[in-house]
Amino acid sequence: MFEARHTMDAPTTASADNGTSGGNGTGGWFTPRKQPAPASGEQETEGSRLAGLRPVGRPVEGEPARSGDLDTGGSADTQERIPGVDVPVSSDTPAPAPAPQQERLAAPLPAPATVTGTRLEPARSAPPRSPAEERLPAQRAALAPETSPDAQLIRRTMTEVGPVADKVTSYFYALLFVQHPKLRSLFPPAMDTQRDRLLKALLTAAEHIDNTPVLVEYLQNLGRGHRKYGTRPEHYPAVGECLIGALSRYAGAVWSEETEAAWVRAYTTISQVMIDAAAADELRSPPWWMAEVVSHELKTQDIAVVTVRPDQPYPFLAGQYTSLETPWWPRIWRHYSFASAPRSDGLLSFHVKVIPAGWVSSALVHRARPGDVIRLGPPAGSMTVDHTRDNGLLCLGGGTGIAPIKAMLEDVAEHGARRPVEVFYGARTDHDLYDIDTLLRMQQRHAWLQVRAVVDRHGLLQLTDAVRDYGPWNEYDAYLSGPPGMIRSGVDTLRDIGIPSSRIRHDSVEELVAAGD
Ligand SMILES: NC(=O)C1=CN([C@@H]2O[C@H](COP(=O)(O)OP(=O)(O)OC[C@H]3O[C@@H](n4cnc5c(N)ncnc54)[C@H](O)[C@@H]3O)[C@@H](O)[C@H]2O)C=CC1
Repeated sequence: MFEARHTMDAPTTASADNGTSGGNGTGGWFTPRKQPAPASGEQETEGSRLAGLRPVGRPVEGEPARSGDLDTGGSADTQERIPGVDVPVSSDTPAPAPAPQQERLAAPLPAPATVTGTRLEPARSAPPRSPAEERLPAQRAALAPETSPDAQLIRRTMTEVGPVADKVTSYFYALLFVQHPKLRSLFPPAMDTQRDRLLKALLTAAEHIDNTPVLVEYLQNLGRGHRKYGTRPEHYPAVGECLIGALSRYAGAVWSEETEAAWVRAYTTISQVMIDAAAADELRSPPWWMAEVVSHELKTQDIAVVTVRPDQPYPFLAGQYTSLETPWWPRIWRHYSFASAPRSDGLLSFHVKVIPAGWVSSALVHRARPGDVIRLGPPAGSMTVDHTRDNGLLCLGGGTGIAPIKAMLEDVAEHGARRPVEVFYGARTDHDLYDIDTLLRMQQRHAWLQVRAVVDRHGLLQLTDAVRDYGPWNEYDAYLSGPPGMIRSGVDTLRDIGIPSSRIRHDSVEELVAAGD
């Protein structure tokens, strides 16, 4: 083990960097690579410089970890419950039940590889990974020849820590909250199901450090989305030092000065993109919106359509989603898609299905009433209609995943397009086709729209088979929305029948997987 050589400068979007802040002339912690570009006349965004810090928590060279050192022993419960990024609680709040299956967790960090909605998750066709492996981004044994030296070092680290991913995660958060207790309040109270989301996102980003366009889009989204948690530029050094502290401890066999420098550069880039995006967003959007429930309609025993009125204009595109926090579970954020295209009255609708142990979904379906006020994060997602094209749209909606498809249909209708749109709406039973009447009414009004309901029989999932029975689809753009398993098998089917990946869009599978599959 060796001492960290890289000091950390505060992130900044305002002050010019003179190239000295990294200590080695090549850029250290948070050395901005580029100047932010505030519009002329705009106020500079706040950014402060922190004193140099070094990664914390690692044993001194030659010394084993002392008993007083942080050692989570693989169980977060040996520490104070480590807060996550989105789910919440104060220490005196009873720990909530296990995270709901399939409730769309507000994962601030979908994988870059899927963030555009047009890419497939890289490890999808690989054999199933162990739960421990699943927690960190996929590792690749063979490095592509074009991989940069930094990316190679980063991936070597990832390979090393993969088998002890849980320990890295616990240790990272233990470091963060012990060394920086003020940050605890930014995280959810119960971290047992989501504690690795921040770390996982950072590692995923680092692993894709060579894939600049995808990474930048992903990180910008991430930076904007973190405004609602109260994240400030000055918080980033703490996270960076704990990241290095945790990695250096558990990747000791491959850790070197070069490795550390590579992580420093990667994290500097990652954090700066996030900070810049948040600063730019600050100039045009609030960190969150308050929204009053104006109607609540139970469609089935466990599905409700909830309509809200935001306190200020909420710009979004049909097909996108938002994060949502209820008054009953403060700091627990979940994702829901907008179920309608933008409306002239500014109202927003969501389709919410209760899922087992789903705190937010249960509250929204069984407790929410007109007059209640919820909080919304910014819109996200690229599953939107490209109106510059006129080819057909093939839409697969599974269960409440039909919500954004309905919004897109309204969007197409509003644009007066004459492009063919074919919808396959999958459900477990007839009863679960809760929105079929709405879709059939739309079909009656629009000759370009064809809606097919696909109900599973004998427990067999038949949505993708049904798609194969029709077609040809090779001239269509495809959109998928539903449970992660449906996205995966749907993407496989669509590629199989000739639709290139670049024309297949869906929300991040990583994000959906975080909610349980
Ligand atoms: N509420 C919302 O705004 C949105 C929800 N979602 C997601 O949609 C899901 C909806 O859940 P439920 O309604 O309970 O759906 P579900 O689990 O009952 O599945 C609905 C249908 O999707 C298809 N399907 C499911 N798994 C499949 C697989 N492995 N292969 C092929 N087809 C499959 C089948 O046709 C099935 O009947 C949740 O995971 C939710 O996160 C996605 C986008 C928006």
